[in-house]
Amino acid sequence: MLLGYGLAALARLPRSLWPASLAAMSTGTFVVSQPLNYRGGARVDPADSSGTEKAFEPATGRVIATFTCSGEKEVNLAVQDAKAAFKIWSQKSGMERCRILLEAARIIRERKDEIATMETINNGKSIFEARWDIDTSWQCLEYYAGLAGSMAGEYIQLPGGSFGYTRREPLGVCVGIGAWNYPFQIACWKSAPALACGNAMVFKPSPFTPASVLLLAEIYTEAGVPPGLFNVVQGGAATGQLLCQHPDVAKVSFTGSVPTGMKIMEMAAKGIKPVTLELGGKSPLIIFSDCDLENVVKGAMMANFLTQGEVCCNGTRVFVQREILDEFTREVVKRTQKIKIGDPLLEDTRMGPLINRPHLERVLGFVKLAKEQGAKVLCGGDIHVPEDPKLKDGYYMRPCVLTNCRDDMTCVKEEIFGPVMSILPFDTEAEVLERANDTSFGLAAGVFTRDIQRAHRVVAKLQAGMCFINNYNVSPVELPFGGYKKSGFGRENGRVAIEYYSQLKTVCVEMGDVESVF
Ligand SMILES: NC(=O)c1ccc[n+]([C@@H]2O[C@H](COP(=O)([O-])OP(=O)(O)OC[C@H]3O[C@@H](n4cnc5c(N)ncnc54)[C@H](O)[C@@H]3O)[C@@H](O)[C@H]2O)c1
Ligand SMILES: O=CCc1c[nH]cn1
Repeated sequence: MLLGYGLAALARLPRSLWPASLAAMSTGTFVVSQPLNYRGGARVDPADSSGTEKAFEPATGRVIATFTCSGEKEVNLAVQDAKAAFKIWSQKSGMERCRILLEAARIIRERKDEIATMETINNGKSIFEARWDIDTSWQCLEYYAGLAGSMAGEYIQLPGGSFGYTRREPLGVCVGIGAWNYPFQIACWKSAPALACGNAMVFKPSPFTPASVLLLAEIYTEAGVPPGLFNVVQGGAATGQLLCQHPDVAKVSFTGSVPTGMKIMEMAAKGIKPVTLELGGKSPLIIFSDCDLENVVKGAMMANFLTQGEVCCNGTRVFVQREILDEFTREVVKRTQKIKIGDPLLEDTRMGPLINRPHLERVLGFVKLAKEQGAKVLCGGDIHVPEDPKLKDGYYMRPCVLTNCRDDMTCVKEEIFGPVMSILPFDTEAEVLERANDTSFGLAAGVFTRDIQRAHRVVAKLQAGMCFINNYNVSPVELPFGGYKKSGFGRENGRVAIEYYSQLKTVCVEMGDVESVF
């Protein structure tokens, strides 16, 4: 329920007919007035400060929150609260944790539109997409709730009636550090397996998107987790460092860029702490001439333009077999030009603004450099100014398709993290595989072909953690997600994530007498 209104019914009404309290969550009006830290089961003002940050509404360029970054005292308090809650939570049975996580999933489902609206206001992605993100969020909680009751060790028979067994135990206080592109979903993808395994969590969102994770914290409390089990501290690098270096933190799960990932790993190494690193990418999408062209064009758009291209696993190096290059390029440009850009809260908008002004300028800079290096802009790549005057200071650009690209160009080598697709022709399977793998990243890859043998042969040789055949950028929570090479290690989602939030204890039981050599 959102502020007492039946959301399912409300979502069917045009926003203009929503009650006044909900209209406050429309573009150009929403401000965050409550504290953005969460500790001991409630929103709190931080106990100290390591500076302040402003969060923006990318659609309008308006400030929606000015908040305090947490310093050492606040981080200590959050970790202490998490430690206390861990003592209670880790003693619960898997089935008890399952019931609470299922209840949290139910509340997220019920408040989906409110959460998606806040995500859209703070991140800029279209409301249509934000609702998908919230779906993969509650699904993640449901999935790990389902696993919580069946986490078990092994029984191993030994000689003479002796035996051993293993126990899968939680790690303790886990830290989650998130990126700004999927704020709510990232918090769920980290906290759901962590909590299912019996851990507590302190989560730090990106300072660009501080708001929506507070809804998750409140939902966990409402669902019945002990106070302090899931805490939120706000801030940037300095707060993140305090968390990573804290002696009572048992594990760090990080989503963000490769350079920050390296720093996280260094800090974790000093405390011998396990890390999960979900980092950036520059993924290849390989299109063979025997593909279904309609599906390929749809797949290439999904691989490049979701969330304004700000998606880690995007297939931005689009390798197209020469025979279909012209037809593919024509069709992809035609559809890219039709993408509706504008107010992300409108139901028919498919591309909102980028996250902030510096990032917009950075992405436009990549397009400029691509042109200087010889690429041809077939569409977009420039600022878009929506007609609605309230959007004039937003961070919009038109999605861009580049051709005449070469593998050595900056736009083909570096992660742009914006709506820029580079098309690269190829001739043979061996050639494209070598070129696709010629990168230090290894997050994702895709292949489109009707030849089933080729599809599996090619994905077996692709150096990427997440491969798609005849689709792209679908994220079922049942499937593990994570990178090869500099795109990171550890996995989120799927059964395997349990291994990254638990440790194995072996117990050896003697049923006879001790045989001693002394
Ligand atoms: N592989 C994935 O699942 C995945 C998902 C989303 C985003 N990403 C990647 O994230 C990047 C974009 O996100 P971003 O700009 O927020 O990344 P970023 O690395 O700048 O920041 C990520 C988080 O780390 C924090 N941080 C920054 N410096 C830190 C430090 N020294 N110590 C501790 N914490 C620190 C930030 O405050 C933020 O919360 C892209 O490279 C994208 O590919 C990866
Ligand atoms: O941005 C990359 C993909 C993703 C989505 N949620 C977490 N990771």
